Amino acid sequence: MTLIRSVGLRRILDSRGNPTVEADVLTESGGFGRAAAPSGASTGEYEAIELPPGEAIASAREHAVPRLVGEVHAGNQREVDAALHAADGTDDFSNIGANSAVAISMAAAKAGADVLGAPLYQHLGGTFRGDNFPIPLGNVVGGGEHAKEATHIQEFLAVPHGAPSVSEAVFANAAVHDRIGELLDERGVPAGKGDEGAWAPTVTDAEAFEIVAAATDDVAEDVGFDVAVGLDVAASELYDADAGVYRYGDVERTPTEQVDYIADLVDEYDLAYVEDPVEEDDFAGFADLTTRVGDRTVLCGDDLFVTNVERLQRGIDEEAGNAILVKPNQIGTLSDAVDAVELATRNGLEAVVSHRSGETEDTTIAHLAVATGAPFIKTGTVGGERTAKLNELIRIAEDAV
Ligand SMILES: C=C(OP(=O)(O)O)C(=O)O
Ligand SMILES: [Mg+2]
Repeated sequence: MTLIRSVGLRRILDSRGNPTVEADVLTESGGFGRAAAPSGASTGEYEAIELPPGEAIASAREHAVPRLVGEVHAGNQREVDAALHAADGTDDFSNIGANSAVAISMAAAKAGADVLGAPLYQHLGGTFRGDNFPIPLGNVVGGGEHAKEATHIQEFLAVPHGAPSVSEAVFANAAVHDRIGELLDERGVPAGKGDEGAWAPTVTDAEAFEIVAAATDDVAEDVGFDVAVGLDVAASELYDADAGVYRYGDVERTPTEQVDYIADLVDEYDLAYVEDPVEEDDFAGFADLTTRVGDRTVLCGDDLFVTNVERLQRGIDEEAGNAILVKPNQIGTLSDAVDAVELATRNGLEAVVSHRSGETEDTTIAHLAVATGAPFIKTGTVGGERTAKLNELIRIAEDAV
């Protein structure tokens, strides 16, 4: 019996040391699930609303918990998520907070799986996954909103798309991270780490390309499979809307120059993946880039789509991008996140299930990526809150969860 008996909410720490919402869901038959909301730094304008955790918890206790306890079944995710929407009553979770909503939604899914004695990915629909696994995109050098004095481009990613197994892919990304540490050391460049554990050196974007390309080549030679380079430009953070230009420090690029710049980078560095190459309102620029390089790279909308099926449908209609980043907390529930993956897949776009820069030890996204057959997962390379997901993927691939 998966009828919800209780929902507990508390504030816990995230990886930046900020408070976030954790939810415990208990069912009538003793099924238990616990999950925590992540938190972004380079958040999109159109994301569901994250409230201060104390406020989100108080509001969810008042409005959502009475609609869940004794009323809905943790094993019926659509029912749980419909109750969260009804309790909130807005279209962006600004009443109970997307942080409370997503923590409860994910905790309920885990409680539903617990009652069945099944791993979460199976409960979420992954029993027919076959031998496919998501390729982990590993953030190895970063800056932007995640590390202020480092690169302008937010994330340089290792893309081990030739890896024969998820485990070899995960270790290849860690090896790239390690090799970059050596290369920075050889150049005498001191480097701390950004919010996601990527190196955050004070180098130019051009130097970062050189270093990341050298490291991925070295590792590819060692491991014997292809390891390419990808980017999350997070272009909305570089865009000065008043002036209508992208600012890379002192260098300005007009929207047209930005598209040319990214198209050139795709060819120069054989980029396998580019996220948010233009700012979040520029569907036309995204479409232009898709026409120019969409046949040879993954062009993924994060701030553009915010895991929202209406924005994704516009992208599909305008042929803007060929992939969507899927962050459950951007939209507030697992059902909404799965809807986004399904709409994308039906229309030939690829799904990239993703962490946030502020994370916890929660591993739900590893299960979601496997359950939905997503071809990619973006969840960092090193650091406990990142390796929690990567190690869970290794266990899932081995049927060891
Ligand atoms: C993971 C990202 O960063 P944040 O969580 O800060 O939005 C991203 O932009 O893809
Ligand atoms: Mg992004």
